[in-house]
Amino acid sequence: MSALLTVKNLSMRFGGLLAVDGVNLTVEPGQVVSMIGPNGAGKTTVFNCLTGFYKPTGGDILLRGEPVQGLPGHKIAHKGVVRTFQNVRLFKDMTAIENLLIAQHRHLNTNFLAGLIKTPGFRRSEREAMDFAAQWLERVRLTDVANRPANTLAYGQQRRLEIARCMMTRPQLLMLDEPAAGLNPRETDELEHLIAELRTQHNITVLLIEHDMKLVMSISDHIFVINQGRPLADGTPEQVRNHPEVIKAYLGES
Ligand SMILES: Nc1ncnc2c1ncn2[C@@H]1O[C@H](COP(=O)(O)OP(=O)(O)OP(=O)(O)O)[C@@H](O)[C@H]1O
Repeated sequence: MSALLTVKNLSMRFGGLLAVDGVNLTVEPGQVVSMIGPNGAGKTTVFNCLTGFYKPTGGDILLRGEPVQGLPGHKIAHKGVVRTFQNVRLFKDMTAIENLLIAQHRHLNTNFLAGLIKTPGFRRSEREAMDFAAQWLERVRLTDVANRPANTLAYGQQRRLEIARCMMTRPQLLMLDEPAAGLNPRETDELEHLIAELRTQHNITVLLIEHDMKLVMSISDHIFVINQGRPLADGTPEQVRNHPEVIKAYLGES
């Protein structure tokens, strides 16, 4: 079975700072894989390289074996890679359902004339978009707030709406950057269930950056640890938890 994502020897330099230096990652289809490391380790920079926000200084990024390093973000997104950001980025004045409808724009029949005279094909594609959005609102347990503006939702609800919005593009790889940041313990549990459902019921592959170790340890199939831009360790949660270098990096032991 070929990996969904393979990252080899990735590096990213900002002037004199080598923020990412020789990072490797492998993500198999259907896995939940986490990238952890202390603040400033280079995790978000790796995400930015993977999604075409940055052009990496060196290394290879392969999506199902096809090189994608250096491609612009929209091309990588078209290949089925979507992400969330550390800070929530919804259309705040739009309702929850509108946020999901607008995310389907690329999949809709947006022919101007078809829209003007509302052809049967246009109506059908509108109805399908609404059904798909409603399905995902239900899956992330937001049906009851479908018509509320996004900025009036609780923070945990906004996080789940962002994940639903990612699903509108039917991604192969969902990348979540610190999805549990700012969530209370109950919201974090809901997030954990949601990620588990994405994998088991919807066959979604997830690459996660997260500082909440309880979440990371319980949900991940494999964990990559980076420290100061360099790979430090990788393995199962059990292997990583007991790795002396990881303990040292996190606890600052000598
Ligand atoms: N656009 C940029 N220009 C210059 N330096 C940058 C840029 N982006 C990130 N860096 C630097 O690269 C290093 C890695 O930052 P990055 O945000 O990737 O770390 P991180 O592991 O995601 O940290 P955190 O867990 O705190 O979010 C930091 O020293 C940061 O200041």
